[in-house]
Amino acid sequence: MDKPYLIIVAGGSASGKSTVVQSIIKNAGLDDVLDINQDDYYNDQSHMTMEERIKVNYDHPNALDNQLLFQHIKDLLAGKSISKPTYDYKNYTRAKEVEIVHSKPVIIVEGILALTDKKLRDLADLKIFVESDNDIRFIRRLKRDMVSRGRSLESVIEQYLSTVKPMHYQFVKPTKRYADIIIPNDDGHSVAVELIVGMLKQFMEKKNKWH
Ligand SMILES: Nc1ncnc2c1ncn2[C@@H]1O[C@H](COP(=O)(O)OP(=O)(O)O)[C@@H](O)[C@H]1O
Ligand SMILES: Nc1ccn([C@@H]2O[C@H](COP(=O)(O)O)[C@@H](O)[C@H]2O)c(=O)n1
Repeated sequence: MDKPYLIIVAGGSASGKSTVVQSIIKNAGLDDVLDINQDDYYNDQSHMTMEERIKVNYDHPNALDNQLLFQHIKDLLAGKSISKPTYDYKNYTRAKEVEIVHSKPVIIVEGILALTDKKLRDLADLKIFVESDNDIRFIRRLKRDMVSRGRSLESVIEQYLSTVKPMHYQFVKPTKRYADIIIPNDDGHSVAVELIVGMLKQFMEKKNKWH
């Protein structure tokens, strides 16, 4: 197998990373895309009490097992399969299940801090930063966290002000400078997605010609 094409997608919480990635996959019409969410690589905290877990700063790079993510991406790029951890937001720790994931010709890694680690960044063929206005991100996050991540209104507000917002300025936003493409996503993102899909199709066509 040729080396897979690696895309890294970073951007603030609820900027629309997953939405943009799903849009790329759907519009490219490719089955051969693997989507890895950096959130699955949050540290295992099963040894901690719930009270301790809630206090953790999840927007700091140390909250993630970046070593494991890097190793897994290297393995996938070498055509190997991995045992990927999965994450349980409601319990603030890794879930018990691991997922056996096989390499694919296109691999996408998405996460707020996906462009932080230089070693991982250097493996990428294309680096994308999704950007949305802070107020819009906060509203999207509030709705999402209450509906899908089992959070209360008060906890989302408290976490946003104490860690999410300051860490965004300290660690997330500065990685925008590493991006090849910045996608504004306050409203739509269709033109940017079309461009990226065009690049992916070219890559897949070249790959098919070689075989
Ligand atoms: N362009 C958009 N317009 C309206 N809602 C959006 C848009 N992009 C994302 N959203 C919504 O915002 C929320 C967070 O988006 P998501 O893609 O999960 O963000 P991220 O992966 O960056 O955390 C989701 O409910 C999603 O449907
Ligand atoms: N136990 C956890 C783990 C992470 N978070 C938050 O998730 C955000 C990253 O995910 P996005 O889909 O929003 O990119 C990050 O900002 C963490 O604060 C959490 O709340 N609880």
